[in-house]
Amino acid sequence: MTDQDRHGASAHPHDDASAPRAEVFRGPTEPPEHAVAPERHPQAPEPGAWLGTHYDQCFGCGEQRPEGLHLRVAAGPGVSVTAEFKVAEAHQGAPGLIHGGLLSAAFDEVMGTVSWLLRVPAVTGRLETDFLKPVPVGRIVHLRAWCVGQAGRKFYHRAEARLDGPEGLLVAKAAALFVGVKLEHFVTHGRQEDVQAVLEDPQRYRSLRAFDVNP
Ligand SMILES: CCCCCCCC/C=C\CCCCCCCC(=O)SCCNC(=O)CCNC(=O)[C@H](O)C(C)(C)COP(=O)(O)OP(=O)(O)OC[C@H]1O[C@@H](n2cnc3c(N)ncnc32)[C@H](O)[C@@H]1OP(=O)(O)O
Repeated sequence: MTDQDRHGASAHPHDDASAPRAEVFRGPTEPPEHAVAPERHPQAPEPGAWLGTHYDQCFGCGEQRPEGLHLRVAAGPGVSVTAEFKVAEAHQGAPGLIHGGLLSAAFDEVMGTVSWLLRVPAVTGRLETDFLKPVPVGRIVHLRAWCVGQAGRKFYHRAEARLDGPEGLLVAKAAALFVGVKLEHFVTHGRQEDVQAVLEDPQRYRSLRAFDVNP
């Protein structure tokens, strides 16, 4: 498929397809040439350690969200994590199949958790998902996410989802750009009653300990 097929003939009116390109197009989730290998933080949890939920109200991993994904994430080798969740009734799109947006949410959560090994608070800037196979309700989705490069505040992540276990059928793949932020990002932008609740009881937000913050 050419760029023209992908975007339509009028998407790039000044683009002359026959002209030689000065440089190869690199999409936003592709690490640039100057990206460096990500560094696992020396105090990152050991491979195999459960990372636990980072916030009890989180849709991805929170224990207090009955309809949530309840992802259980473990540190992996290098800058990688693994996770699993069971596709529940509440996760349906088509009858008996997972909603695609929720699979993207699972990728968002698991790639977001990679930040805990880097010890840099980061938020999703861009998230891309390739849906390869339908995912039925009741099955276990096994996820793996890892960082492929860093360029300043930008972190380039990849992830894959397989059915029932790490060697199972590959059902989806994802790529993302995460952007490192200061903790003020959350304090400033979050609904104030929720931010206050966390500041008054930091046990509810475990990353406060991970990121060595004393609010
Ligand atoms: C309460 C007490 C304290 C609590 C403590 C909490 C610690 C928690 C730690 C971790 C929590 C993790 C939670 C996990 C949940 C899963 C992850 C999510 O779902 S996160 C939610 C979804 N994402 C957002 O809501 C982001 C919304 N967007 C933004 O806030 C901004 O756009 C942000 C921060 C992403 C960037 O804004 P800028 O002003 O800081 O920086 P600019 O200059 O715009 O971007 C920096 C670089 O990134 C590129 N960039 C940004 N967005 C891009 C995009 N969409 N595509 C391509 N490039 C992009 C830019 O081009 C720029 O690149 P160049 O430095 O110039 O090379």
